[in-house]
Amino acid sequence: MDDFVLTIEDDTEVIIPEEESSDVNDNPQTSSSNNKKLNKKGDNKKEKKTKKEKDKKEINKKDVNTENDIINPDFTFFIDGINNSIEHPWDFSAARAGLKPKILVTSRTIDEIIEKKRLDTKKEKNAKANGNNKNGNKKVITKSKHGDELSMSEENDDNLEKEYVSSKKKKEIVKKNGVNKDKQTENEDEENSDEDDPFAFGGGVDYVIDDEEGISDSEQEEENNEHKEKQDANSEDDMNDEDIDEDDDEDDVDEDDTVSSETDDEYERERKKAYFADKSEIIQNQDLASTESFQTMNLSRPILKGLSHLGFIQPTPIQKQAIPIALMGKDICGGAITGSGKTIAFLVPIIERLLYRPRQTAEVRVLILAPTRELAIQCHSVASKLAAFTDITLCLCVGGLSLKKQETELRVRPDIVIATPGRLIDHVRNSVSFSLENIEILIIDEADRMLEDGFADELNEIVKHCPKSRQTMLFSATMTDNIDELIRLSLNRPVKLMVDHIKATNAKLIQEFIRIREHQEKNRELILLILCKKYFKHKVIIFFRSKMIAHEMKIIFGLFGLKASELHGNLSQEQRLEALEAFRDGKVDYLLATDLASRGLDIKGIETVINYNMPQSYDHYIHRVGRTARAGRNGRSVTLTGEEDRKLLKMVLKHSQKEQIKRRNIDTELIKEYAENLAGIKDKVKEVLKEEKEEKLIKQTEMELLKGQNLIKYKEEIANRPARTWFQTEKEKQSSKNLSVEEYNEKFDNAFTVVPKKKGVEKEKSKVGNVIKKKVKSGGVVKKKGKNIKKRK
Ligand SMILES: Nc1ncnc2c1ncn2[C@@H]1O[C@H](COP(=O)(O)OP(=O)(O)OP(=O)(O)O)[C@@H](O)[C@H]1O
Repeated sequence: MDDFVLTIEDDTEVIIPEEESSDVNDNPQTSSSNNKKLNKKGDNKKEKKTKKEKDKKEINKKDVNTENDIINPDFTFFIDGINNSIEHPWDFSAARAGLKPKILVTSRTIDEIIEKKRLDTKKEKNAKANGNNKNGNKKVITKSKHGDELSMSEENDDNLEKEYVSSKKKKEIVKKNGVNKDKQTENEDEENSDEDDPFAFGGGVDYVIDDEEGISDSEQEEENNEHKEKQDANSEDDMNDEDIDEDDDEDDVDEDDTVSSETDDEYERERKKAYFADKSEIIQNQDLASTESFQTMNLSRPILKGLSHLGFIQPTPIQKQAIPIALMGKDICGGAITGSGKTIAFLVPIIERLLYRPRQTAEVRVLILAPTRELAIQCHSVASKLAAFTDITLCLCVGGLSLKKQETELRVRPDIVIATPGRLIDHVRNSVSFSLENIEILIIDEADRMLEDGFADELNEIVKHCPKSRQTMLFSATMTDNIDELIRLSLNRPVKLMVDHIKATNAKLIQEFIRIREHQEKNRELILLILCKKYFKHKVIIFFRSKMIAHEMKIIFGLFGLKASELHGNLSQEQRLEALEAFRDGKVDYLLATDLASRGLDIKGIETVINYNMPQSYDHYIHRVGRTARAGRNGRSVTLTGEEDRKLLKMVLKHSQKEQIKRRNIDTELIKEYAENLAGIKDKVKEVLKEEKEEKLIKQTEMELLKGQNLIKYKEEIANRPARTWFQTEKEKQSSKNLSVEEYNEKFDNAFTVVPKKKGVEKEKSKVGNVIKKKVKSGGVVKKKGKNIKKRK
């Protein structure tokens, strides 16, 4: 009862001691509604309400003073509904527990290789630049930006060697024992500080300390006043038409790339009217409870307690709309801006309804699908916390985690399964006694992504196994209302809930753009380094188009003393979790990611999102920049915009408010200065890559050896295992994968080419996953619409 305080209206339940109350009223196992089938049409709600009213009358007679015994004196109200004291609403504990047993093969990590290279180079540089005296001592003078001497120290090569050894040891100890986080970060800070970093810009004998902090509006203003001359060269100001280009009349935003409902013709509007349920009618016909707070939403006590523990008091707009309608059992197509709480919007009604499930037989009744492992892990963690005071069981089924463990968990039929599509199908086909035939609620998170070609076949296969009578709910910040895309999910008169202006970005997000002219393309890396060294120093997520660039940039960052981790599909699941954890816990300042991390990830405190390249579509842009400015907080995105990105830029401007958009210029002098330093380390990057490759080779050989030994050791057991099956043949699997990759690349190539206004639209049935795709006839040229053609992540 510690953290749970009810409003006066709910005083009925306040005086009932926790154990008693949960036994008598709230514990679903003994509630009067026990043994009822999962209440699809919400009949139980009425019954429950009457009971609550009865209880309320009774309680008014009781002594109100008893409340004082229960109220937690430390409790605080969160006026905006957001409890910032909650560190992380989710964690990796379930995912960690599900990791496959580690095969012990010793090899150096990429971080160790980089660190060694960094210190080696430091040694070389010291030797060259300072002219070693007999003892190898050198003089290090630290200077402020304006040339004032700050400190002086002596250093020799032995110390550098020690530094490497001790930093390696420290990491080993941390790995083994786990160390006081603050202390460790402090040490790493020292290690990586620019003071003695040969790669620090302006390097050489005199090391310049960059005393500038992350950019804030007021700081920027001050700086602008002080350095008026520099303002033009390195500044942030409002964008104007010049940035988009006058000669772009032909380059009108392709209508099909924008929000479909904005461009619907009469026929399409009529179709939608017939397809979607009329929301106002549903709301009018139902006696909906007030949605001003969770307390007044007629939710069961264990859920209220779960919400309270997560620090949520007031529902967000999408929660206010979705929860009551979902509780009625209606199908939903829900869209609301990034970071607006869509996860809780579907989890609360699921858990509430599950409290009234029959308990004679355990069944998997709810399936939640997410497009990436990390998203499923996050959703599972939030769901576990929300359901912590209920008897509801959950299972996480994602690739990269132990299949065996998942099989064991599925055998007891958990109430909710949270999965990625591939692993789920594997279980449906190969795990004894697991099936989807009793699914009563299907949730598809990031539904527009899941409806794309990359997932088409898998999604069709899953939907085929779920009963038709289920309730289906789809959610995304870029939710589609295109009937041709939704139709294969066999929705039952879904209610369309588009809470915010469709495909809008958060109003608290400042969006900066840095124009990269054609001849400046080679400066992208430098500009990114300048941004990170001078302005954006903590909790920055940087998106790259490819894994390779992300990886190379991690090496460059490491050599420049910037603490970064990478997140993309080339890493093992353990490495992916470690990267996220390190970033979340502030052990590294930068997360270098591909679009794998662009959707749904909710990491508290991300201050800045940098797009190294403009993403491939406006939808991708929304999701990427949506990693910041979440849950009512401020945030900033910075996008490096090439000449070919004008079309997308125009779309961003169209969907944003003027005051959200800024232009940032980078001082050309600064670029020159950084260019020298970067040129100096290009060889080192190659060396690191080479060493990494060698390490990998050694590791691979060792693994092969171990595998061979195991094959001999467990020969019989392996031979007796039934072969796993897949719904596609190997050939089909490979060809749909190839097709996806081809189309993805094609999309990139075509994404920014100027296409004359479309003259007509014709539909055709695609061979890929039976998705209906549109082809646009434009002046005799047929352009394949790329909306659906993306690679599986
Ligand atoms: N009612 C609430 N009050 C306060 N904070 C909330 C509430 N609901 C959710 N949050 C917080 O808001 C943040 C964003 O929630 P969530 O991840 O569900 O957003 P989302 O809409 O799914 O975003 P995206 O579209 O990026 O996936 C989370 O940190 C969550 O803990």
